[in-house]
Amino acid sequence: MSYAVKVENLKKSYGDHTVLKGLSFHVKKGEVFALLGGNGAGKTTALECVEGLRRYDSGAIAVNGRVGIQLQSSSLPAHIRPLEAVRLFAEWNRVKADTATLAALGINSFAKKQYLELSTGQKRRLHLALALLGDPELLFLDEPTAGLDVEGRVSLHSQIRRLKAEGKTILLASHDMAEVESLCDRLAILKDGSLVFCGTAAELTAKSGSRYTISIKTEQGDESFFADNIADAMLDLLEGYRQKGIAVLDIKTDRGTLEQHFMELTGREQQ
Ligand SMILES: Nc1ncnc2c1ncn2[C@@H]1O[C@H](COP(=O)(O)OP(=O)(O)OP(=O)(O)O)[C@@H](O)[C@H]1O
Repeated sequence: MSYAVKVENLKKSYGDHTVLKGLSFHVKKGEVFALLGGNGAGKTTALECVEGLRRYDSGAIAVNGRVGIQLQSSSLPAHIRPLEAVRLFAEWNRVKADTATLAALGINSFAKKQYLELSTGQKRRLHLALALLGDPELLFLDEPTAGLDVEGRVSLHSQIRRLKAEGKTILLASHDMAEVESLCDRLAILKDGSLVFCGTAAELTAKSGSRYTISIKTEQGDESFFADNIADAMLDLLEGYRQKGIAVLDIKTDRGTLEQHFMELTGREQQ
């Protein structure tokens, strides 16, 4: 089986509020796959159904492999120390947690502090470490970098890349386009509980054809143009400047960011 997760026509309502309206996607083994969407789109609900933590109304879910989970928010007793938590979880998972494990999980520097003394980033690292203790083949991460500073995000991103390089499959929920573009092999965009896109970031960019911005600097100032067909537009523009005898000093083209495409698909206003 080459898939790690298969979700078919998943439906879920809370009372009369339908949150997932027939969601289908597959996650291939070894890929990093993102569920992307605005607040309330249904990412956490979908993840929790896949994780087996939430009942769903209809549809089918298949998960193929040993699973580790990092929830959107989780907590441990205030006075437990990371070292104790790791030993406890290791006991549950029937694995050995020695100092090498702690070092590999990157929590040695704060292993002896109390949980209440940890920073948000340290707590996230600890929870990721706990999720990794059973040596899962599949990791489910719900907004893994939410609330982290730049250093924390960079460190977590490199951990995710390392895990992928080790062959793990990662399904994560995120709001962060840059994160998704740099980390994920494929992404699914949810809007109001339905899938509006599933594919690679490059496919998403290619799908939105009319997104070229052409910025031209001339001796008379700067101008910007939008175009569907970049080649024709550039030829027309340059010919226009030539005929008017205006010297062109610089040209920049921009295909539009993943964020812009996401905003279009989800019908959101850009801030
Ligand atoms: N336990 C619950 N009971 C009732 N409604 C819920 C429950 N959990 C979530 N919802 C509602 O379901 C919708 C989807 O929520 P969900 O948390 O799955 O979205 P999300 O995409 O993860 O959002 P966010 O990015 O804000 O975390 C929201 O309207 C939310 O209010």
